[in-house]
Amino acid sequence: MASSIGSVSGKEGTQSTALSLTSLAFEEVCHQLEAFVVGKKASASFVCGGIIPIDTKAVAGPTSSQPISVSPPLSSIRLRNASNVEQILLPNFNTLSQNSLPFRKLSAELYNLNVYSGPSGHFRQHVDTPRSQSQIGSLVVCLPAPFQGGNLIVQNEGKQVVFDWSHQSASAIQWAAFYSDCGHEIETVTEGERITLTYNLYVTEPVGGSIPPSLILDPRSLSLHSFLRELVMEPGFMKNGGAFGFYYSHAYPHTSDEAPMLLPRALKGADLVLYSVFKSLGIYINVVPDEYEEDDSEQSEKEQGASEKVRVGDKLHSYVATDMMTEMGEVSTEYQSD
Ligand SMILES: O=C(O)CCC(=O)C(=O)O
Ligand SMILES: [Fe+2]
Repeated sequence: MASSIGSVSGKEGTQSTALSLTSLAFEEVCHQLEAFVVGKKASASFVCGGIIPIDTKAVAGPTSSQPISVSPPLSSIRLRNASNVEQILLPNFNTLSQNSLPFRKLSAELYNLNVYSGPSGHFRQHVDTPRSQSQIGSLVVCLPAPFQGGNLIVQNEGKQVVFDWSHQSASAIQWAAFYSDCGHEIETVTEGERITLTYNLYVTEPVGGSIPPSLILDPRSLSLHSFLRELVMEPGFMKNGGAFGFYYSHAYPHTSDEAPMLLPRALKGADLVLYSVFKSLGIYINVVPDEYEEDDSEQSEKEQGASEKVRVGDKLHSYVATDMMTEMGEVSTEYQSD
C-alpha cells in the first residue's frame, strides 16, 4: 500500500483565475480536490472483459478421433486481448519532459487451471495474492464447456461487475481481467463444468519498440489538470511551499525501501491519474509506502471487517512529515507553467 506526496513551492501567478483561491480556506480547497479525485475514481475502470465466439465447425464431433480444438487458439487469444486490457487496466500517460514513468506494457503468465463442477462448485470471495511487486492484476479465461450458474463477481470500493458466462458457455471463450486488489467470487455452478485458466498480469517495460501514440493519454485533457493548474498559479497559493498528501485508492504489494522507485510504474486507476497530472504540471511527487499497522484491540476487530483493515482510500488527511521525507531533505520543486 502506498501514499503519495505532491510538493509545491510558492510562485506568484501571472494569470487571473475565476476561482479566488486566496479567499478559500485550505480545507475547502482540499474538499474540491477530493471531489475531483473521487470523480475520477468513479469513472476509473478496475475490470474489463470480453467474448470470443468459437468456430463451431472447428470443434471435433463426438465420433471424431481428433482432439477438440478451438479457433482461435489460446495463445492468440492472449495476444488479441492484450491491448484492450492494457488500455483499460494500464493506460500510459504522457508526462512530457517530467516523465519518470516508463511506458508500460502488460504480460500475462498462466497460473492455474480451475474446474468448478455442478451442482455445488463455487469459490468464496477472495483477493488473489500478488506473486511479485510488478503484478497488477489477474486475467480469467473461461473455456467453452456448458454450465449453469457460476457467475464471476468482481468488486472494488463498493462497485461490482457481474460476469454471467453461462449463456454462451458452450459456444464462446469469455474472459475478464481486473486489478489484483479487487475482491472476487464465483457463485455456485449448478450444472456442468466451468473450466477457467487464470493468468497473472504483470507490468513490464517494452523492450525496443515504443507505444503507439493512440495508446498514450494526455493528462492535460483531464479536468483535474486544469483545476490544479489554476490552483498553483493563484498568487499567494502556498507561498512558502508545502505538500499535498493522498492515500492511494488501490493496495500495492510494496513495503520495501525501493518502493518510491518501484511504485510509480505499478500505479493503477485513479492513483495513476493523480500521479500523471501532478507530473505533467511539474509538481514534485514522491510515492511512499504507507505501512499498515495491525491493531489487535477487540474494539477495532469488532468495528472493522477483515477487508477494511487496510487503509486505502481517497480521504484527505493532515500532512505529517515522515522519516522518509526527513531523510530526503526538504523537497521543493518550483512550479513551471507550460
Ligand atoms: O475461475 C474464475 O472465474 C476465477 C478463479 C479465481 O478467482 C482464482 O483462481 O483465484
Ligand atoms: Fe481469484
